[in-house]
Amino acid sequence: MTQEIITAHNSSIVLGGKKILENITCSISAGEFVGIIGPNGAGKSTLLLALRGFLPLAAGEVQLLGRPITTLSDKELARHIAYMQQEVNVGFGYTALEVVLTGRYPYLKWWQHEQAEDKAIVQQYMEFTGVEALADKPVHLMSGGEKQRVLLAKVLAQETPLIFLDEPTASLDLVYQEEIFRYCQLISKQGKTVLIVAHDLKLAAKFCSRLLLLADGKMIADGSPEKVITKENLQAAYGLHAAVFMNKVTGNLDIHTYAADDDNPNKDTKVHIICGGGSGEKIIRLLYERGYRLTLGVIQPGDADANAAEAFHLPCLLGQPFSSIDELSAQENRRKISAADWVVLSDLTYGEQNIDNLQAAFMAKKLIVIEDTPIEERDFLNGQASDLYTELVEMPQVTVMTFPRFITLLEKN
Ligand SMILES: Nc1ncnc2c1ncn2[C@@H]1O[C@H](COP(=O)(O)OP(=O)(O)OP(=O)(O)O)[C@@H](O)[C@H]1O
Repeated sequence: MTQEIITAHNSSIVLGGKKILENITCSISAGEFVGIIGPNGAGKSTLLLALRGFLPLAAGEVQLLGRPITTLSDKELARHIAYMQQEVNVGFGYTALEVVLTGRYPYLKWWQHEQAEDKAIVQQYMEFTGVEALADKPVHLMSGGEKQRVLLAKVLAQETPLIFLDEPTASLDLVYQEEIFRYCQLISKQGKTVLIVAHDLKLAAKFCSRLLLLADGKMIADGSPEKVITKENLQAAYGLHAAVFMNKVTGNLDIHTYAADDDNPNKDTKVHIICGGGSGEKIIRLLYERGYRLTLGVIQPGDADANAAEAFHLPCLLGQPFSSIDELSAQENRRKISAADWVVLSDLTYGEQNIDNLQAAFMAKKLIVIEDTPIEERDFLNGQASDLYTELVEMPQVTVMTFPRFITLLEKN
């Protein structure tokens, strides 16, 4: 059974007469790597401070290993929780080594100096964070990133079962940012509990085992990264328009953000996109971001356009791999085309497998044909596709345009 190590029950914090955290309840077990995410001013740092016992609660209780945190002495707390604040002012003239050595103080008696073992531990963490060469340099002369790595070494040298990090990667370059998340993941797998305040959602989703999403002092979501980082939660917390999807290349959660009209004037306009072979990706993205109600088809499974449809969670008619469009999909495609307010036919290449898409396009009430490449270069049916296409584009309901022209048209509307 996992051991509950730290819990907050209906906890509220009031600062300067204002409620900063409201009814926060969470229970964190040993070995979890928890990312605290949310927009600026959401209350992330305040939550970390509250869980460390640094702030008085207006309501509720925080417990460490079943004991009210207010009943533990400072030294006891320091042996359980190492805490790296967001902004730290290190005294003038202190060297990196001196600062990191203070991480060992919770283990020393008042008459003791650091032992050889303490120095070895300090050395180990200074090497890990890449500051061993800066050991004798005063911290006030360091860059923001160097200082942050010294402070991180200090926190790690405390060797506590819980580690709280408030934006430890804020001034760090890409390599150290990822290194720190990777390291925290490793030590959490070895049983330590790590809480990290983070702004980089992709890094947090990649490495944390659990995320707490705060907004306006309230807990919006708590759970696995897949459960917490959703289109709806990002909208609720950040007021952000985003598509959240599993990136098939990296295997990680990915977030595509875009600007959009909150009122979404296009939400009732149904558009069906006939595409395939990657010819539809940019059309799908463009129309998705503008809030149209999209359907797609018929596309081969595994096709780039099918992946785009999956990423944006769009209904997509899939045919059979390496086969002509089957009867059922063909009928369903026609139904979707007839139901759509307008249809877009992408700059498709035609062969036996998808020629039915071109035939189905005749059913559209209003059809926009995207043509960036002449049909003759996209016809792998010895002229059959070209003949059909020429007949189609002469129909009164059809408008032919290049993709750049299509963008201009959408921007005007
Ligand atoms: N001592 C204080 N007195 C009054 N208000 C405070 C105090 N400390 C923080 N606040 C307010 O509490 C809110 C939450 O602050 P907090 O630092 O916890 O947010 P955060 O989510 O960590 O933000 P950021 O991402 O910008 O670091 C903010 O509106 C902040 O101004």
